This record gives sequence, structure tokens and C-alpha cells, in this order.
Amino acid sequence: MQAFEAVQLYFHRAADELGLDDAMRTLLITPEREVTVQIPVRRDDGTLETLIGHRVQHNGARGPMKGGLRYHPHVDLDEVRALASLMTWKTAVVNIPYGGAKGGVTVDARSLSRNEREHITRKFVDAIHKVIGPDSDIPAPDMGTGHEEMAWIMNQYGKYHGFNPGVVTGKPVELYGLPGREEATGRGVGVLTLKTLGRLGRKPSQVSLAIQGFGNVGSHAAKFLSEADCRVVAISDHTGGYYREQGIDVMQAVRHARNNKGLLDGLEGVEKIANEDLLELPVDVLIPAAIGGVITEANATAIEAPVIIEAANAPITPAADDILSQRGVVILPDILANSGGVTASYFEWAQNRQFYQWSLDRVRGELDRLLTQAFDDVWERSKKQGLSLRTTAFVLGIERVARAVELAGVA
Ligand SMILES: NC(=O)C1=CN([C@@H]2O[C@H](COP(=O)(O)OP(=O)(O)OC[C@H]3O[C@@H](n4cnc5c(N)ncnc54)[C@H](O)[C@@H]3O)[C@@H](O)[C@H]2O)C=CC1
Ligand SMILES: O=C(O)CCC(=O)C(=O)O
Repeated sequence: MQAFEAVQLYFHRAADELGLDDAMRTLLITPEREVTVQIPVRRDDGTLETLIGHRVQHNGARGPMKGGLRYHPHVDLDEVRALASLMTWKTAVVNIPYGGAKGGVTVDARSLSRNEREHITRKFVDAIHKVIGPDSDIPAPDMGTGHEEMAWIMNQYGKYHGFNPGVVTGKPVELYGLPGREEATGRGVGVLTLKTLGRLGRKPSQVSLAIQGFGNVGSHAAKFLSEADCRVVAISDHTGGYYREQGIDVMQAVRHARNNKGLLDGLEGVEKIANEDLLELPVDVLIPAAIGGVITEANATAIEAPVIIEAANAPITPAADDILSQRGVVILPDILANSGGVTASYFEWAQNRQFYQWSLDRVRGELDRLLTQAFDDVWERSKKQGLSLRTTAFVLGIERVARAVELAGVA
């Protein structure tokens, strides 16, 4: 099943609960605009390469469209469309005044020099600057991009439209960024993991965790949860998994990765395992925080964790989701679990519009407050209506977007 088809499946399950008619379903699921562009780039060795980039603006009923920019070799239009639609429901679940969008360039970010990344980013902005903007569509980091790319986006956009830092979020703190945006997705994953454990009557000190992916999201989630007294027994990156039953020293791993181009290979005091095996460890909580589609029909029955927190977008296929749900596995869905990133982006954007900067404490406090509210809304409604957390999160998101469409009118 293609990625967008999978999101549509979840969408229709929730739309059935809401009794939405076919016309409204078609309106809500169809992207408003899709832009595919050529990005010609000269590599450092002089060769010319033509890359493809996409920006999908899924729905803007609740506000400017918002979503990250991914540099990854698997990026294609279907994936970007799926991720853009997830953003629409995510911003609605956490109730921030945005719609949903996503962008991507089909390229292995790790194969690029800094100069090449800058070149590609600026060329991409050259191609899409007319359709993005602080009131229309606001990019942010996703896999393979970070604060450097966001600074280049701001700068390149400014060459066409004048200085306006609110065109992009996830910028360096020294350049109109937000203290706390970089950690926000992982911190949010941590906060929501603790909320989930609390509802299940589990104490953090009794809990073991495995986290796949040690980039922005995975490393900050690991840090937050180990500081909260959870035992992080496995972490990984694309080079493999790293296991220690007594618990990994997460800060040592963070320092190691920082000095090793973001990679964990060579980390001492741990056993090397395969990424696939990490997913099947007998842990209390599994946190996929890397690519999508890692838990499928093929490995769902082998997953032992009774709780899965979807830090990555779409890490579980619908067939696997059904198998796990039937087994009673508690799954906190991506559109809630990783919503801390876009929520902090909202704070950054709001402050850019005021040329004002909050303190880190205030950012964390507001972030925790909004995420807690969204979590409680989803958890309580799920129990009341007897629906999975995923279907409930979709119901809540779709309901808010549909209401905005009805109130604003479409004709
Ligand atoms: N950065 C953000 O603010 C947000 C990110 N997300 C999602 O979180 C996930 C991770 O994003 P980031 O941490 O930003 O990306 P990143 O690029 O900072 O890190 C990705 C990590 O995943 C690892 N990885 C890549 N391919 C892998 C594979 N095949 N198997 C195992 N590990 C692999 C990489 O080595 C790296 O450790 C993505 O699904 C993204 O869409 C969701 C919300 C916001
Ligand atoms: O911070 C943002 O605006 C978007 C983050 C994102 O791409 C996501 O939540 O998947």
C-alpha cells in the first residue's frame, strides 16, 4: 500500500465515525496544491545533477499550511502527499492555527557537502518561493534537514520578498529561531510517553525503552526519557542498533554522535544489533523515530513491546496497525506523538511576527501545556467512544478541519 493510500484508510475510518458525506471527504482528502520542481545542482566535483523536489499543500482551512522539508533518497510525490495530509490532522489535533503541508527533495543528505546542501536548498527556494510565505505555507526541518537549511530558506526567500523570518521555522536561535525548537519534537515524544505510562499506571523507573533513530527526534526523546528515569536499553541509526540491558548512557551517546558526524558506530560499552532486531526487543516501550513503514505485516507479530510511541511519521503500516491493535498494543499515533515539533514551530512563527523571543522555560511550559491538553482530549475521547487512539486523533483533527471549512464556506 502506498503512503497516501494508508493515510486515506485512517481518514475514512474516522470519517465513518463522524458520518461525513462523500463530498466533504473528497474535499478534505484532496491536496489543495502540489508543486514538483527541477533542482539543477553542480556538485563540488563539477558534475551537474538534476534533482527533483516537491511541496504539497494539503489543506489551509485552519490557517497557513505548515510542515517540514525532507531530504531523503526515498522521497517521492506520494510520500510527500501523505506526510502533508498528516500535517493537516496533526495541527488540528494539537489545535494550533495551521493547515498542513510537506516538502521533500529526493537526495541522500549524507552524500552532500555543506556547500551542496546550501546550493540545493537555495535552488529549491528559487523554484517554490512564489507558493510559500508566512501567511501561506511555512516550511520547517524534517529528516535530513536542520537549522542550517532553514536559515538558507529565510535568506533566499528574503531576496525575492524582503526580510521576513516568519517564512520558515526551525531556524538557528541566533537568527530568529526559538530556544527549544530543536529539542521540541523529541521532548514532546518524551512528555507524551510519560503521559501514556501514567495512564497505564507505570512508573518511569520501571520502564525499559528501545528507540530507533538517533537524529533530532530520537536523540532528544532518549535524553528526556533517560533524565525522567526510564532505562533506554537500545538506540540506533542507519548504521545499526546498539544495545545494553542495564541501560545506555544517553549523554555519552549524544556526545559520541556529535563528534562522529551524527553517527553511533564506535559507541563503547554496547552490543551491536540489527535495526530490525531492535524493533523486536522485549521492552516496555518501543519508539520508532526514523523512517516510515518499519513495522509491517511481516514483523508485527514479533513486536514484543506493549506500548509503541510513533515519534516518526507513519512508522507502522495499516496492516501492522491492525495486527498490533488486535493484540492490545497501545499505539500513540504520529499525529499526536510527534506534534511537539510543529507546536514549537508555531511559537517561533508567532514570535517572529512580533520580533520577540520567549525564554526556554516559557517555551517548554507552553509546549507541555498544549501537548497535555491534546493528549487528554484524545485519551478521554478514545475511552468514551471505544476507539483506538489513532482513530480518535483522526476524528478530532478531521472534525476541527471540517468545521473550519463549513464556517468559512467553500463556494
Ligand atoms: N525534525 C522534526 O522536528 C520532526 C520529525 N518528525 C519525524 O521524525 C522522524 C525522524 O526525523 P529527524 O529526527 O528530524 O531526522 P534526522 O535526519 O535528524 O535523523 C534521522 C535518524 O534516523 C536514522 N535512520 C535513517 N534511516 C534509517 C533506517 N533505515 N533505519 C534506522 N535508522 C535510520 C538516521 O541515521 C538518523 O539517526 C521522521 O519520520 C520525521 O518525519 C516528526 C515531527 C517533527
Ligand atoms: O515544525 C513544523 O512545522 C513541521 C514538523 C513536521 O514536519 C512534522 O511534524 O512532521
